[in-house]
Amino acid sequence: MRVAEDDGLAIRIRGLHKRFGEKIAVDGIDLDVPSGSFYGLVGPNGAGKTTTLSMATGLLRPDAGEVLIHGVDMWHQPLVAKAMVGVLSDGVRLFDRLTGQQLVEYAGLLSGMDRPTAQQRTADLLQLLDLQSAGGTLVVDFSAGMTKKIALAAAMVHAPRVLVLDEPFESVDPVSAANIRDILRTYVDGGGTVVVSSHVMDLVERMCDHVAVITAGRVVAAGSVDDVRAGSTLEDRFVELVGGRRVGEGPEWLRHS
Ligand SMILES: Nc1ncnc2c1ncn2[C@@H]1O[C@H](COP(=O)(O)OP(=O)(O)OP(=O)(O)O)[C@@H](O)[C@H]1O
Repeated sequence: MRVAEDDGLAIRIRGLHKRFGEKIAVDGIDLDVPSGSFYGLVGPNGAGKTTTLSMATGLLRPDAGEVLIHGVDMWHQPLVAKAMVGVLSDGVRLFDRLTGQQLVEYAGLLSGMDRPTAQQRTADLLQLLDLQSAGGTLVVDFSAGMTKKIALAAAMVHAPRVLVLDEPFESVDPVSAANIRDILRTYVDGGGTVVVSSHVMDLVERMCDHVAVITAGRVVAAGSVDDVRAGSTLEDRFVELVGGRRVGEGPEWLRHS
């Protein structure tokens, strides 16, 4: 068991490793997420973002390394640590034969709250995310963007201290995305911590105060957004750090003129 002194960190990751067969997905990641920060995790496809976040939130067991949530070890006291975290994960299936309303209420009940509280919070979240009219629809019949929103509601219903959101804006329309940004900003202003992974640099630059750039399972830059972008745009800095831009015309058969 490990309960550290409050070091001002919502998430403290040290020496995280994960291998899938021959593939090293996460290769010794250290990360400090300050309490009350809006933290962006960026990296190219296959960089190890989802694997890192899955290990940080107790969904995937690391081969090595340590994750502390507000000082509580995720892998030694998972119930205590998980109670502090709300997770929107990429690719984990929801109980999609429930209606949207049932799904969120069920998430509330699972976290230990009484039914009237779960019902009230579900109604509040459905309204906040503009999902009231879809509350009675089975989640399996939701669009991709609606599914993201209902999963976000399920992640927030127990009012966690830390929200970890893997690609929360993927498939979400611009108005809903702006609403979600507002909700997350209010949550951070109220003392919560948000970690989001995203491929949209512009969004991360505008929304987040801290950012880490991950490539090939390692952190290549981390800190305040201003420090990481170092006077340039986050997108330019990202390309510089990660590389991989192809300059050329592509194969001849793709050219029509
Ligand atoms: N369950 C698994 N089995 C085998 N390989 C895996 C598994 N999960 C992830 N990987 C591999 O680990 C690497 C990191 O994957 P991960 O999904 O963490 O990247 P990512 O940064 O989230 O990528 P993306 O931006 O494309 O979602 C990739 O090479 C991926 O193919």
